[in-house]
Amino acid sequence: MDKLRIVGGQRLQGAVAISGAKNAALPQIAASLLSPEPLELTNLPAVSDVENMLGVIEQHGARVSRSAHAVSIDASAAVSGETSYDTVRKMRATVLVLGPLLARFGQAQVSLPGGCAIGARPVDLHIKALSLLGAEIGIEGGSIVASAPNGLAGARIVLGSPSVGATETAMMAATAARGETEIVNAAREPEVADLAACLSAMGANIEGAGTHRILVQGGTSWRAATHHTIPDRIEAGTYAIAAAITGGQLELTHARLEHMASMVQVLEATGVSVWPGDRGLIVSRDGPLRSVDITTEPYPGFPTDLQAQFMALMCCAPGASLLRETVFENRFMHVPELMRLGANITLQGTSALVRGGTPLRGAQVMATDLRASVSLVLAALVAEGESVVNRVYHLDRGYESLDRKLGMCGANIERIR
Ligand SMILES: CC(=O)N[C@H]1[C@@H](OP(=O)(O)OP(=O)(O)OC[C@H]2O[C@@H](n3ccc(=O)[nH]c3=O)[C@H](O)[C@@H]2O)O[C@H](CO)[C@@H](O)[C@@H]1O
Ligand SMILES: C=C(OP(=O)(O)O)C(=O)O
Repeated sequence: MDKLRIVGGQRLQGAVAISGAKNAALPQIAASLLSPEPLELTNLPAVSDVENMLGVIEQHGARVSRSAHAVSIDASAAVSGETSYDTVRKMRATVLVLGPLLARFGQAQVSLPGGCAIGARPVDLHIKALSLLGAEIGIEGGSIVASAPNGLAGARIVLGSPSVGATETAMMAATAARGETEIVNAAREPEVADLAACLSAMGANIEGAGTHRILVQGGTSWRAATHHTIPDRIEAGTYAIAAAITGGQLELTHARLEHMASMVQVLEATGVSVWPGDRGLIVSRDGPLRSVDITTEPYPGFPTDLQAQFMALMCCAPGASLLRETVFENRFMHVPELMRLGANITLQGTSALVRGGTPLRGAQVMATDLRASVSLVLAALVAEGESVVNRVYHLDRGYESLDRKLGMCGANIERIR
């Protein structure tokens, strides 16, 4: 299993090319199963989650031609079949094939994803959305089994909470249903809007994606399409924090300010400067860090996918900061590992109180999920001496060439194979 060895203390300086967004790419790959016409996706990140998702659609009979950061998908000969436990277990986002398979083939069977290191993560809202569209749907032998022999029919779907995945499931299925679907209390994340842009390029008729209310006219006539995936706002936020934590300056090429408003506002409150450049965003800190409280929220609020990284930053800010996690019930697995590096953090239910400003010291650490792992890398960048971050496969799920990108900006980081 690969590890990262990091010697802290280097101020980062240079440019980092922000890759395409993992969380936009995954539903777009799933969406390719809706259409018999070819779909070309460009600006895909080279991360293992994307490779796994391509493997899933290949298992369903899609033909995939890969080139650097792009794929051509031909799902004309795709079949429904069963998406196995082994596949879903590795990556929860696999559940996103349920809607497209059901909508196109009138039946689908996908193993229940179950919980993971950050929470229980039920899929009841995905199931509810599909049953409102007319599917017969239930759980049999650990799998979601869905059928709609006469096709799906447009409906009004009110989501109890604005789930990103359930909004994407509902939107994809609705493109192939008869008539109009209204999704109320929809997630507003840029990745939802980018999925709508991809589906629209494929021939779908969707309005309102990126707002609370999405309207989908079904009965799509599919056509060949090309779609360029948006840049990864979470990767960009992570490198912004890398600049901030090391007191450096990074140019985040391709990063889009309009997707990052809440995190930029919070970073500015900590004493970090962020401004648009010709090629993206520039992030810099040369004064002291200030402690700031945050609460994670659905977009446009502060993203849960940056909470762990922000916690690493607050470990270095003198004073106390309170981090409230409201999206996932168990997303603090990085806390004991940050404490191994010398951080002073007290967990209080769904909040973490960080008392920052005391120096971190290098240690062996291990993480249980993607963002927890990268928070340890960030802390190690400023810890005195050497740290070793174990279980790098978590990082490889969602960060393209993290060690290379950080190394090019001056970090002392090495992958041990
Ligand atoms: C591949 C992908 O895009 N992953 C992102 C997506 O995950 P994902 O789509 O799984 O996140 P959701 O927005 O669905 O989940 C938000 C909350 O709703 C709950 N919930 C969700 C669905 C459901 O049927 N029932 C239910 O109770 C979840 O357990 C969680 O507590 O959005 C999350 C919230 O921004 C991010 O952290 C993930 O990185
Ligand atoms: C939680 C994440 O991903 P997933 O929903 O695929 O587990 C993430 O990207 O931080």
